[in-house]
Amino acid sequence: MYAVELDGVSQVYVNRKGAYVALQDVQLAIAPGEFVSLIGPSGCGKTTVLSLISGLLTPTSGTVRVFGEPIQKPTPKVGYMLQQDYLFPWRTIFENASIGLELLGRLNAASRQYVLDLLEEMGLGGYADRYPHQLSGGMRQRVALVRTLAAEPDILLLDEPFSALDYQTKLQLEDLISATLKARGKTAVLVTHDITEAIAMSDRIVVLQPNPGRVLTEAIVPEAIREAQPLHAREIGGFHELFRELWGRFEQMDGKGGGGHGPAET
Ligand SMILES: Nc1ncnc2c1ncn2[C@@H]1O[C@H](COP(=O)(O)OP(=O)(O)OP(=O)(O)O)[C@@H](O)[C@H]1O
Repeated sequence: MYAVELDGVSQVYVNRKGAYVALQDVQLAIAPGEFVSLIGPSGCGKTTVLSLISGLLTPTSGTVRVFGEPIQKPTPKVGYMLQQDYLFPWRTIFENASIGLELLGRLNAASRQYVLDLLEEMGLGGYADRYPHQLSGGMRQRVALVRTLAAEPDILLLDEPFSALDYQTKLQLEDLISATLKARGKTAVLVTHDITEAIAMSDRIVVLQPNPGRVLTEAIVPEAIREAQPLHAREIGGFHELFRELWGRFEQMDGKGGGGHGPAET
């Protein structure tokens, strides 16, 4: 059984200016424990795919399944991590990290301890009683990761979670997230504009093309790269070849007029 399955999925957005086909007949299957990155030019539908998997959006046609079940609304089985950390400034780090459990009515002695353990694991052990403004951007994003992991989702959706961070912090967080998800056998879907990040973190890369959003091609990341920590993966043979291959796909799309946003945005 697949962790995530998009079966003939199309998504049409309708607004005052008419209808825009953001995704057309997308077929995608992700195995449990697999780390898949979605890349492609701006507007090709990457975030729409995540919204569909999360249950925030219902497809215009086709089916989205999570562990075999059609998904109709958000479920704790699927966690979502965004570019912004969205921490509440008036809540402590512990209170921010545990808010999901609180809302689900699952905050008890055991889950509190789990959140404290996760904070410790993310190097935030001494910060539980601090407030978000006392933390750096990278630390805040680690709190967001704890908040997402606290509800013990099986699938993590990561929508450009590193793009607001400085380069060094981004590399460190890539390593931390990769190790954390691998150790727990989580399934992950990462949306990124950074091809090197996609190669360093993923088992498989799916390239989407715009107008309308479709799967253009897929690439399996060589085993040696997959087994390395993202930081070191960049030095392994095959990395640059795969980068060039994927970059070539982007150039091809540019040549065909891809890379633009659809009419819905204007
Ligand atoms: N709610 C909406 N209403 C109308 N059009 C939308 C809506 N959401 C997205 N779109 C359009 O659908 C297309 C796909 O959007 P989406 O955000 O999924 O793309 P993306 O690949 O994630 O883009 P980016 O890389 O710029 O974040 C775009 O043309 C966008 O303008």
